[in-house]
Amino acid sequence: MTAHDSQAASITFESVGKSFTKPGGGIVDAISDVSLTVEAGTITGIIGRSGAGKSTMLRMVNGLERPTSGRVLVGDQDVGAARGAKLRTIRRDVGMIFQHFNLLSSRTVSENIALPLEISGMAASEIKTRVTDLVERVALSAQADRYPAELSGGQKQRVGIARALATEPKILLSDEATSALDPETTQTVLSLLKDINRDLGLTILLITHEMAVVRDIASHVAVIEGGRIVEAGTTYDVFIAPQHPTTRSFLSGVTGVTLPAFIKDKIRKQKPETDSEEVIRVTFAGKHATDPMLALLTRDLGIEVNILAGAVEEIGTQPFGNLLVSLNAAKGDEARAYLERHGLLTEVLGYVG
Ligand SMILES: Nc1ncnc2c1ncn2[C@@H]1O[C@H](COP(=O)(O)OP(=O)(O)OP(=O)(O)O)[C@@H](O)[C@H]1O
Repeated sequence: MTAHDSQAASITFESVGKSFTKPGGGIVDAISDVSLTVEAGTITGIIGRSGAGKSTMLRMVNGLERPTSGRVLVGDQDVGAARGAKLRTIRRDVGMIFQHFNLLSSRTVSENIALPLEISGMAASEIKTRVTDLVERVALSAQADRYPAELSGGQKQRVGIARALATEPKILLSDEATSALDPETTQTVLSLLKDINRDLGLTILLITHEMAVVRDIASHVAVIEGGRIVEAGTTYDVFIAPQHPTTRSFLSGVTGVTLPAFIKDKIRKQKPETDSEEVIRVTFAGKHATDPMLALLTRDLGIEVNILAGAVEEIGTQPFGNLLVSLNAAKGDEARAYLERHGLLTEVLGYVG
């Protein structure tokens, strides 16, 4: 086993349920029958709307909540069954960062980062060396003696990350860590998390309500709704062929392609009797992303294609293109079969008369 491997741990949810008793009585099922494996060393995103159960899932990984049914494992350790010293050991292996940073305002950057090490009883000289390294890793050496109030949001989150890494955890949990940050700062924090995942090899499990965060950082994603996982897979597969309506609705904002207004106003689901144009979403993935397929469609089948909107982006390291086109509806079946034969995905969005 390499040093890289030894840093990571998997997380396994085995048929997990979690219910709470409401203050006035009655039961709320926050999580129902969730099974999910987060592979060691991956960055995995859990995406869902407010109240879907994301925080509850995360809090069961570090033992802040215990499952009502099923098991949550960190590596091969059952978190829900652990007590006392065993639970403390698991918690040292699981760091966490928060939307609102949760820094102590009376402590400097260095002192905030040192806190978990002081609690663990580490010798002062060792703490000093470790904190100096951590401050450097998150590029805050110049701010080491400043207080949280003197820092920007992005800097505060970098302190939060350094503090979470202090005990050299195998897993880093991120609870909406970029939700309070502007887009540019979000990118800086996400790329720091990516570097940490690559350099230290630790597993990152993040919860978010933004698909852009998943696209930019996660290799795997699970979509949660009403306490249940409705879709899970590699980010790439979920982006190119989302199966669940909730996933599609999260994706509609980030795939960058929406119908122009002049079509949106006219498009109908039903195919009209008279001559009409079929509006199709064509998804180009992997090695086909840069093939001139539409030109070939015209050359081979004589079908002309109007491009309405399009974008090519990158998910992980793979190109991913999304194009909205229209073509003669009478030729729709033939055109889509041709494109699918050549490895593209198609979806009929509607018709314009
Ligand atoms: N301690 C608790 N007592 C009672 N109900 C709770 C408790 N914690 C969570 N819930 C309920 O469980 C459900 C899931 O909550 P959870 O916080 O996990 O969702 P979430 O997806 O993280 O939402 P948000 O993004 O708004 O934080 C909600 O209906 C919530 O009200």
